[in-house]
Amino acid sequence: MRTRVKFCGITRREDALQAVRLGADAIGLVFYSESPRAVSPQQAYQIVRELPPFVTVVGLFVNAAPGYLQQILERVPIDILQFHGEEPPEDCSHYGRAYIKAIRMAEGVDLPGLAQSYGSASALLLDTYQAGVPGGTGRAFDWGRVPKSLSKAVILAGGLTPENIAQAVKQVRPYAVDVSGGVERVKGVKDAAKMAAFMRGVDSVN
Ligand SMILES: O=C(O)c1ccccc1N[C@@H]1O[C@H](COP(=O)(O)O)[C@@H](O)[C@H]1O
Repeated sequence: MRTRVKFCGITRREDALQAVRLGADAIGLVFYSESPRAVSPQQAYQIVRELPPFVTVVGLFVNAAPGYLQQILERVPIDILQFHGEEPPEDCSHYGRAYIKAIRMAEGVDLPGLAQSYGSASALLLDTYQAGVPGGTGRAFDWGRVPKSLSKAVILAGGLTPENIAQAVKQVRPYAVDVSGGVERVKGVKDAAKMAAFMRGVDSVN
């Protein structure tokens, strides 16, 4: 099966359109005010309005208040929620939407147990652990720690770049990969050449 690609941290409509032209499966919008990639609901709407079909729009949240998250859902056409904080399973499924749960790969993390606990998740997104940082670290973790089989689809994230993506896909064989910092020119602004090189890296393994 082909490895799906999500470009996350999109803050400009032209970057979303470039992702689509390159054949990305999903784009991610960050609704977390402390991120340099955060977008407002208005900005998010402008980015995704009239995107062609069959491109999944993912909304990323970190311990968001339910009222705030609900407001976003009313204003922005989001297909899947991505929870990057300490949200328990019942909070993730509260919205009646498909969701991805991000797991930070701290020492001793119990992936089979988490796959059970987050049984209602569409996938687990595995990201690098860095104390005090919920995600978007730009750092990779040891891919050898990803189990060969898990009861949930795996989305590999954390420090992926055009340079390491082929090796990552070869080694982990994830359902999908998710990249933000590795394809940026500056924080929040994607680099079209890096995005294209990233896609080529994935395709070289598929
Ligand atoms: O991108 C952010 O600023 C961010 C903030 C808070 C939580 C998650 C965030 N990003 C997500 O982290 C992973 C890995 O990002 P990177 O490729 O290492 O930069 C990815 O899912 C981002 O969308």
